[in-house]
Amino acid sequence: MHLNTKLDQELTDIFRAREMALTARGWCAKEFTLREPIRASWQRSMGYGLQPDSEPPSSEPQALAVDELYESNRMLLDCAEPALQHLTDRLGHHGNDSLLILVNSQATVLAIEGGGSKWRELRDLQEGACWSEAVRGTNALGTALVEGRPTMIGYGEHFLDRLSIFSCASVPIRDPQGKIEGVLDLTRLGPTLQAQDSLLLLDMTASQIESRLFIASFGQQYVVAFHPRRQYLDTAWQGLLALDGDGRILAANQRACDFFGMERAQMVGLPGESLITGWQERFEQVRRGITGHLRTPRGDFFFKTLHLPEAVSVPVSVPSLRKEPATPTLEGLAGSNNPRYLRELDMAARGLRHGLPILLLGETGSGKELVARALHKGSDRADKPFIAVNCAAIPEGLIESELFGYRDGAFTGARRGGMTGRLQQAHGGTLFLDEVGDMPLPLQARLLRVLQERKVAPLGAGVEQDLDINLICATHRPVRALVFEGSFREDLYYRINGMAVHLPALRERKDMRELCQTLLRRLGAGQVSLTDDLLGLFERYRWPGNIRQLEMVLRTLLAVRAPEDRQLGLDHLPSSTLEDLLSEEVCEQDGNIRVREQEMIRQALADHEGNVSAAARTLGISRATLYRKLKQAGGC
Ligand SMILES: Nc1ncnc2c1ncn2[C@@H]1O[C@H](COP(=O)(O)OP(=O)(O)OP(=O)(O)O)[C@@H](O)[C@H]1O
Repeated sequence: MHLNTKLDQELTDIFRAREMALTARGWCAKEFTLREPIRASWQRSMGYGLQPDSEPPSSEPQALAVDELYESNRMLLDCAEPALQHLTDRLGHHGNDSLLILVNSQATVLAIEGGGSKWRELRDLQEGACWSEAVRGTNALGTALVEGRPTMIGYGEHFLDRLSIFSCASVPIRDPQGKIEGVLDLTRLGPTLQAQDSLLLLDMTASQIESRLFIASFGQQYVVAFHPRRQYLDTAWQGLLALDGDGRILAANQRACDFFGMERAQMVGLPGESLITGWQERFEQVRRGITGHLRTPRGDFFFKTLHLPEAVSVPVSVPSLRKEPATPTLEGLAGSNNPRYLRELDMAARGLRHGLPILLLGETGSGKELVARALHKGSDRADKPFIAVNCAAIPEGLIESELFGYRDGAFTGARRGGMTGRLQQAHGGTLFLDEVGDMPLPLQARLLRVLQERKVAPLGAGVEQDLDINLICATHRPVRALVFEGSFREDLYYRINGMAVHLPALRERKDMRELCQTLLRRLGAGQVSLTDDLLGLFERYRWPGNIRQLEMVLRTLLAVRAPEDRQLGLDHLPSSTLEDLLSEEVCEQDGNIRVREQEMIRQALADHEGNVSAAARTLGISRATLYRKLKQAGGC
């Protein structure tokens, strides 16, 4: 190794001293040399002003409340939970000697699994602690985030003395666009001879989490898995593609890029036919959710449709789904027992007729899109196009071309003949921007200009065209708060908010019986009714997925009943659905038990200084359940 600076010498001296101290403890790694990536990371650590004997920070830089942290990383945690559980089970009796840690892209600890009580004494090991290099020096989590690749930090290689007794391996978890979403780490006490095995195990677990993230990110699109060998479908080695309704590639995982020998940026935006022979026929199979065979210039693959857009992912046996039900009227949507809501909808309809932009605010599944369609239908543009764009479902790189369209040859991979943007498609009619709160900031600026000037120019085209649209936007996010924190432009907020309508959550509505009857009719089962027991259960449940979730439950009930059953009751509920419904009944139910439960939770958290994993263990429930109970306590 070439030493040419004073700093190099200093680092080597620290390492030698560390080596002697660790050897004196009776643990000595086989080969003690300061590897190059470790030296670089130590240099960065010193650059942050850390010293080997630095203490843990007195307060974490990202001191978010745990439930807030959980909420803002919900998708990653939900997708990681089963894989983490599986890996913890696999580690089995080694669980006390090792620790699994999941951090988000800011290196903030989201979950810790395994480890005995001795590990807990370390203040560093808590949910909410930050493991960036800047805070804790060289470590597998923070260093993997800097280097963007799997990382091993051996015994003695951490920069901080108090962490040098650990050996760690970590693997980044990437989102469908290839951005690092988090890092998974396996930490062991003392030197380990199985570092490569740890990396392999983590790599497989990270791939499983990435697959779940991929599917969860494209809930409104088609997701297809493929592999040259059939038995590798549904494994960590599968290639994944997300496709829009025209069969265009919206996202590809790393393995899909490897199979096609292309960069992700080259693949995204390509029509399926540019990669796959006989694409139209294959895409028809994808749409029908069939497993099949793909022929490509890079070889043949087996494929399996993993996910269909929600509107079509329904059991074929439910009769009503053969054709799209008609859009209900505003009266039908509000229901007869919600007069205030109906008044608000009426006002919005009048506003829209006068060209006012309408902003629909409501939880996911509360009916925002259906209300937007009904408002359009009630307007003087009813016979003109209604164009819906889900700003959260389109990858950031595609949303601009999706909205504004492009001219032939505007960029590499552009479709021949160009593409008409959604804004132009809506000309003369209504544009519905769903999840507008998720629109990236640069695009907000462009949209603002379009709304001010009422003109649009496709990418690559110099000439602007007039744009005459009614605008309805919707979001489940608190836009005002987004404006306040700077992620949503204030001027755009006023542009889209001519009038705001708050859609009630299902648990706030007073028309459960009527709504169920409407949904059953829409599902082609108008002659079927619900027992009072079942209705009572529905009325007590919190319905986090609102009407969409209720619709799914009704579909399940219809699918499992015998054809002659005209009344649906508790007996028709599959046990897993019943468990879900019982687990989240609203808090008026069994008030005393709930209060007692909350007391026990508070006590357990206090006993463990806020460490949720430890409190969950004491209470004998999973961490996810504890979070849910904490959320319920806050929400009720
Ligand atoms: N009042 C209603 N009567 C009958 N069905 C409804 C009603 N409101 C919503 N639905 C149904 O519930 C489901 C979810 O509705 P919709 O997609 O409009 O919700 P959303 O708020 O836009 O959801 P997201 O925020 O996830 O986009 C749809 O299948 C819709 O048909």
